[in-house]
Amino acid sequence: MTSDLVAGAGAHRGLTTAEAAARLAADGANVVPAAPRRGVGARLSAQLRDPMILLLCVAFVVVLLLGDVSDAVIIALVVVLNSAIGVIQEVRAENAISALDRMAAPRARVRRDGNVHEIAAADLVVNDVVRLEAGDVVPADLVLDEAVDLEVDEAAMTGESVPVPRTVGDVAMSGTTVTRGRGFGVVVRTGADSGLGRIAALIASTRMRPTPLQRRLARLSRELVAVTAALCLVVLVLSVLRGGSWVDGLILSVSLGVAAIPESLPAVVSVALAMGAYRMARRSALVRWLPAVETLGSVSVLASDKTGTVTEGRMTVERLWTGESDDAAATERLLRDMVLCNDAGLHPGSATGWSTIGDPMEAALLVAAAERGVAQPELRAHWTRTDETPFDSGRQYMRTVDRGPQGLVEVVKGAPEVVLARVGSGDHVDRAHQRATELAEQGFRVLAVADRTVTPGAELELVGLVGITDPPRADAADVVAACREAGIRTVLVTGDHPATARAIAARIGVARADGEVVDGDAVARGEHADRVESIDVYARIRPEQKVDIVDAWRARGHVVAMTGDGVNDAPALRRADIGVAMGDRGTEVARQAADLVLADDNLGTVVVAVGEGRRIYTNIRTFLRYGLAGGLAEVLVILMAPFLGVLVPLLPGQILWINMLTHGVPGVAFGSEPLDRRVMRTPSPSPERSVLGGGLVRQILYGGALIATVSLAAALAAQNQGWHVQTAVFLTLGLAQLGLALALRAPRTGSALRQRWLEAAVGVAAVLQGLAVAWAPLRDLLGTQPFPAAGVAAVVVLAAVPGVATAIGRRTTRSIHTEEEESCAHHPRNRAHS
Ligand SMILES: Nc1ncnc2c1ncn2[C@@H]1O[C@H](COP(=O)(O)OP(=O)(O)OP(=O)(O)O)[C@@H](O)[C@H]1O
Repeated sequence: MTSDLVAGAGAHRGLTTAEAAARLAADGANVVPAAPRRGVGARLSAQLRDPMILLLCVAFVVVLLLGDVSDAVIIALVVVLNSAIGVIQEVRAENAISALDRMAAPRARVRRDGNVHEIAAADLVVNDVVRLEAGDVVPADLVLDEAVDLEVDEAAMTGESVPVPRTVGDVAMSGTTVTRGRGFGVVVRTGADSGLGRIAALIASTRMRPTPLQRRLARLSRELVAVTAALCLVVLVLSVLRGGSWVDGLILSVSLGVAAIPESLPAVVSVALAMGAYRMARRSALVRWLPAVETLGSVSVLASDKTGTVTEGRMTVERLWTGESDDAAATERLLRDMVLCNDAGLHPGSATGWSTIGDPMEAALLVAAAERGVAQPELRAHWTRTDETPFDSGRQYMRTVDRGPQGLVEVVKGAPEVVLARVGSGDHVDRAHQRATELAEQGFRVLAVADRTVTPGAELELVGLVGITDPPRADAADVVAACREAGIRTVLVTGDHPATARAIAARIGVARADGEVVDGDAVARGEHADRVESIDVYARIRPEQKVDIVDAWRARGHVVAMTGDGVNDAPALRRADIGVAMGDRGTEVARQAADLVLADDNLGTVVVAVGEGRRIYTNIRTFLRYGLAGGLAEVLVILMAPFLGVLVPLLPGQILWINMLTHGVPGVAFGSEPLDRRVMRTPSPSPERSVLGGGLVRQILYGGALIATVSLAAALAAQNQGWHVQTAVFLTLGLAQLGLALALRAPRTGSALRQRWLEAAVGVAAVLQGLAVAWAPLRDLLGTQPFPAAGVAAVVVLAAVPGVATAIGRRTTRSIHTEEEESCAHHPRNRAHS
């Protein structure tokens, strides 16, 4: 049986499961219709509008008109391959994201068969009776049937962000949020007919907007196109000056341009982000907003709430205090008040004695009272609630008025400072203050309870204190330690008493010996802003103040992740760089305001997600290092070779072939490289910083110069030995880039085949590169010539040099972020860790 208080006493008893199923089959699911997906044709034409591909199409037409069929075939191959990779990657990315959407689907509490159950909001049907609580997003259009102090924020519908009271008979529109109170409503419209359905067009497709990193990379691509265009012009002029034809020069410079630019970059980035989000989801971290994937790696501060996040949220009443004398009547009164001023539900049944529904702390009060002989079901049979002020983190107390055998009784329970301030003064109250502090210092969460009989002139009297334990989670200390190792500072932000908060913070390793504890009043005076780095614990914080705490850290250049679960936490979750909500325990509002939802309610999952963020960021940078070094090498070879007496070191078709092999498949494989453990030692630089920062430019120049040098050395050797020079350069340039790809691999931890994408891609590309010289039809197409065995050996040795040199260089540096570590050490946000 569920108590009426929980199940609601409204006129509607709700549907039966069978009725709901029949209606669902007839009316369809309560979901907002999704925008139709783009067809393959539309996707292809979007790919073909890419400036680089357009340039290639122009080149294709030019060479075809000139009768250069073999180059035309290669250009066509490049276009087809690039577009196909682009379309496939886009579809994969979209699939990953819609899988995420399904996992993050909203839920609703509905009364069916007489009991309240939690179901997917999509399964709601007309006439269902839905229970609303502060923090819920209204899941369908409802007509209210019961409303206690209910307020709804309609900002999502009207843009007006002032909560409005709603009473019985009013409509609560789908998509609006409950900011206060509780109630029941009967569903009148679902899906496309509901309020949310009508504005669906507004919110559709917000997900696939480019992320900041994508936008920055797009800018980088444009800059590269400009630089390359200038270089192409130089090559064109040089080749004409040397007596070549305009047409040959044009084809050469266009091919060079295509080669110098990593066209697969957009595909690598979107796949890395979307697959990263998908991979995180499989490990219980749901990313609700794609840019969060790239910001996650840079998180440097984790502001965690306490109850249920670093503690188990499994509460037990262990201390009851009613004064110095242990008076049975006083205890009985305290127990009665704990049950009356309570919204949780208790029913006998489970093997352990009682099963409960509702807020864990209130449930703990019910269990404690029942164990001492005051069971809710019996008490409720004699008492009826006539008025109430629901609990609210801002007020920090709850008040009820009930009519029963002892008349009309008002009970107030809440934070001791708040309740004791309302009961006047005296010895008893002084002792209560003292006792409350002692209990808090021992790590108890303390509640004070006061009551009065509602008669004229009767004042509230202190009844007693309740000490509740909520043990730290077994892995909380490990999570804090893992964060510290990854360069992330953890601080505790809680609504609880400073002494309780400090005791828990000390147990899980958040509080340092010299760390400070500040309370909400100090934050209100702005005292935290100047010494934010020295504060470990923020206690008695009202949810609105979490925004100020986030701002203070961000003003210092930190990237802040903040956890939250309540309705009032939404602004702070939005303000933090990464808002983190708990999938199970959090309110729907918090979940929807968050960037990251932890499906397993486990704070440790944040560390997993941070690792994934860093992996993605590292992979994108590694791809840039690889792709840009290769492009640079090609440009250098074309520009420098004439000075060594080799006028045309590569034919246009050969450049395009190398480009296709090196950038295409191995390039995309870089996106799924595993995590290099070394990046878990320090946060990735803020996403605001250039992706090419931290020494990457130097590494690209070095790699490009090395590959160009060995390719030119191969040209000289071939000239000496009488081998075909273009074939020697072609083989060396291609193989050297593939060698570099292998050298830039992340260290493998296992031998799983799934981890071998990059090696497989490099292997296939190397075989194709060999075939381009060994197989006559390809030779005809590309203008290469058979190559002697000695030549092949020499080329392989030369081509191995850049890869081997890079691998040795990487092994001898402490970390792949060495340069970043050095430059970041001076950054204010990293001083905290050093
Ligand atoms: N249901 C309740 N009824 C009365 N008082 C409550 C209730 N829940 C909490 N309190 C009091 O209000 C204080 C603040 O609670 P709040 O829920 O804002 O934060 P918290 O859950 O203690 O911490 P955290 O922010 O880490 O989750 C508590 O310390 C307690 O004294």
